Amino acid sequence: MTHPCDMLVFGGTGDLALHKLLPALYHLHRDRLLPADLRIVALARQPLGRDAYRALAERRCRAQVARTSFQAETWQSFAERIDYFAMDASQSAHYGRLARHLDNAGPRGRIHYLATAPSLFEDIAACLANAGLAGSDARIVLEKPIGHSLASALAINQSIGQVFQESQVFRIDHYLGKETVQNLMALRFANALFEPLWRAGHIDHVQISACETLGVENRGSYYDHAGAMRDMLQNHLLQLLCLVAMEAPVRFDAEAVRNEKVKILEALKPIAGLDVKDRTVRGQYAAGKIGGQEVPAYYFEKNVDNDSDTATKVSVPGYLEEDNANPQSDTETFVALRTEVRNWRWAGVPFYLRTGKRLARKCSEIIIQFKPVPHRLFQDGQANRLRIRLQPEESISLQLMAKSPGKGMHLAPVELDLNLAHAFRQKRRWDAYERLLLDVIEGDSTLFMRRDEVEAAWRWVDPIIGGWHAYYQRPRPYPAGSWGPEQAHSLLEQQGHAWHE
Ligand SMILES: NC(=O)C1=CN([C@@H]2O[C@H](COP(=O)(O)OP(=O)(O)OC[C@H]3O[C@@H](n4cnc5c(N)ncnc54)[C@H](OP(=O)(O)O)[C@@H]3O)[C@@H](O)[C@H]2O)C=CC1
Ligand SMILES: O=C1O[C@H](COP(=O)(O)O)[C@@H](O)[C@H](O)[C@H]1O
Repeated sequence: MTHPCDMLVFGGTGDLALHKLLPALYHLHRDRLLPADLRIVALARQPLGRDAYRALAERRCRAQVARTSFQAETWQSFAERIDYFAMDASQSAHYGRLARHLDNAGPRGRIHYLATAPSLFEDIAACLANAGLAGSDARIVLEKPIGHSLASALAINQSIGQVFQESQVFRIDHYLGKETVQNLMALRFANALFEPLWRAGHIDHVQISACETLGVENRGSYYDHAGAMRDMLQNHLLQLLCLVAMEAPVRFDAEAVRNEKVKILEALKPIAGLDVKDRTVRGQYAAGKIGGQEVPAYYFEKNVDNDSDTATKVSVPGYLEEDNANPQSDTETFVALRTEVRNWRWAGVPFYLRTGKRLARKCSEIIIQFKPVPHRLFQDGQANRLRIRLQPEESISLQLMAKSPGKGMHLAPVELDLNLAHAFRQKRRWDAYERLLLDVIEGDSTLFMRRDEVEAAWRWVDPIIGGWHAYYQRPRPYPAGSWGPEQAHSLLEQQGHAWHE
């Protein structure tokens, strides 16, 4: 940005803004990475004054930021940047007031961060244009999911495209901001070792999992219209799949990287009609007991009695019994599926994707399962496996076979471990939003989704959702704290595989 700049956070009182964006901005401010003149203007309908909003933001940031990182003095200087403006973002009449509120002598760059439901995106873009807030020095950040189907994504992209050039649009997928996800590109494209092996001839199958212990929390009204497919798989999991499967880009820049990702999305084997019965599993969590450490503190305050044992196991309600739930809902909170990338490199290799809420453990990881040795010399032996773990800890490990000490020739698997937190322990691990917000400020869209990528992802996802409507209406119940419906295991067992848990 060439001028002093405002970051307008639409949806400023929402979960995303308070839980992720403000803590990330706080860290960037603390590390002196924000432009000195950057103002943050939170917007929502709730009638709050600036001080009340600052107090709310402080409360939420204190809860979110590590105790050692939160310093009252730093917060004070950060809070100076924060302003709040109450408005209904769907009402064009309110934008004149907003423009007057923002007006400062001289030109200012604007970053419009739409942390709202996607149904507001088109109205907001049009209103910004009418109010003169969408000039060439403006950028717009769109949160995923972009729409809820191909048609709605096309409409959103079209409307946004009428106001902003593609280079001004940042479609965010926070998984791309995670260090290990970028490390996947480093692993593949900065090490000669893997390239000859990274193909159908050597890889048996790939698993990509994003398992959460959290339930729907207070996001029921959004989630019930989205479900796991639109909330996680259409964006985060497909982005991970692209990074595993794509060819090396000719340069590490926005266009080259995104060109390669689109080719993968276009090569995904379609799942449509009755295929959904064989190649997908939908689930919905029922009541159960879940390990405690990933469940947020407020959840314990609300739900846990004084029994010390409940510090590690809590009873949680099923999706249909959550506060304000629709008791008839057939929204899936779990999805697992099998697909293939139909190209020269990957033909015939199954890619298994899985995501769900209220599962046994929080764990996001990619498993590259290599084929066994071509001729078996030893009794015991397992094929090599590369595990790229995004959460809870960031690590990359390669399982190799080694001789177990002592008599005879007995083999045992050993892990060749690259613990990233340990390897770079002098460096603080950035949250994904810190990296991505800084990229927006600096105008680098390499880690953001291009319009055609989002559309290609919906083009593949829509027929699955269509198939569910026709043939697979009710998701299968699974107890909270489990690994999802039994059928998710059969999906792999049919092919002689098993989820890595
Ligand atoms: N929460 C998360 O961790 C993540 C969320 N996302 C995406 O971010 C978006 C927002 O999610 P989240 O923060 O959870 O949602 P919330 O429901 O918590 O927040 C929505 C925000 O939008 C505001 N809002 C709603 N309608 C209007 C309106 N007409 N005018 C102005 N403000 C409005 C609400 O405030 P008010 O009602 O006062 O107007 C509130 O601040 C969603 O698209 C979600 O998919 C993406 C990744 C992670
Ligand atoms: O985008 C989303 O992601 C979170 C999970 O993110 P993670 O970084 O904790 O893996 C998920 O809980 C939420 O439903 C979804 O909207």
